[in-house]
Amino acid sequence: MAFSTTLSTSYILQSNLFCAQKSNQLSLRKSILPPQIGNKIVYQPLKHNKVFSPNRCVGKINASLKWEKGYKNVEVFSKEHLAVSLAYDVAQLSNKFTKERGAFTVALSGGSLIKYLRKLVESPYAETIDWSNWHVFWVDERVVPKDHLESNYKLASDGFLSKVPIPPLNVYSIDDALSPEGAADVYETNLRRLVTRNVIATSTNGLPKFDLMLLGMGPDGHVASLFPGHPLLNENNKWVAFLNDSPKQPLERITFTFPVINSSSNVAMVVTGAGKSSAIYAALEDEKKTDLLPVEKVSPEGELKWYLDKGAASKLFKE
Ligand SMILES: O=C(O)[C@H](O)[C@@H](O)[C@H](O)[C@H](O)COP(=O)(O)O
Repeated sequence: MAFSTTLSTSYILQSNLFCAQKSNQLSLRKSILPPQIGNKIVYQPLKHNKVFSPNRCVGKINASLKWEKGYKNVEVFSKEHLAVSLAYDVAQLSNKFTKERGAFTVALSGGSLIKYLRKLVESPYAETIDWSNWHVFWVDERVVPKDHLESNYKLASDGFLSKVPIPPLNVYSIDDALSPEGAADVYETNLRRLVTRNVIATSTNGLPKFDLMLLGMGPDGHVASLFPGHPLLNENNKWVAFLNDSPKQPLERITFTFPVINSSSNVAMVVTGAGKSSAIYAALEDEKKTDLLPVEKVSPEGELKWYLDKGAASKLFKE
């Protein structure tokens, strides 16, 4: 298990009083038995007791939602603690993969995610992470010039990449001179070259296996540029697809497809804001459905961890 805070056989609730002290976690854990009916595991909202009120959330709740495949690894934070915890976990993964493979491949999304990486550019991570081994990609990108306000590259560059010494050649932005189709083709060709050279690891079915994929989610449940009801949700051949008809501006984009997203070693879903609470509830409940939101199709070979704030998690709480 690569993420550091996976829990075992019970819900574990951690009071906000103790949120910042990782070393104290063990002694402060409190178990709540998971809901079980016979062998069938049913969804039940996260519980909390009077010690912790989500409305006063300034720390975090560690919780694992039990479902048929095991436990969902979910943490609920104040926004500040989300950034602290995300930086800690990313740094752990960076060390692990740098040691194991001599490279750390990270795929970024746009949106508020970049802001939640802010602690990584501060001490102690700024000076202790081996940035020379980082290889940075985009899960999705808007097909606009790299200096355009809508560019995910610009967002990441301004808020993160310009502040750490990742070699420029290890930052794989799209060719913004090309059409969406051309940009997607060239991006996929580059991924294939990097898989061949083992810069990017390979999954058992020959797909690129990113060490860490950092995903955000829109209120409609979209991830990457994979939107509800869009045909690209079912794209199983391409690694990188293009679209000219994004329901959200800008219309022209490229995006990793689900086979690539789901080949990852680690996926961090970073979701904040009450506007996302319904999609989060749908994603974390354990009901059988046929019409899945894009976020519900995120099911990596490796580890999936949810970083939520109290707004995004609000429909999971049960007073
Ligand atoms: O390309 C886009 O339209 C955005 O990048 C989008 O996919 C974003 O990542 C999510 O909507 C989450 O964004 P927030 O975290 O800012 O809500």
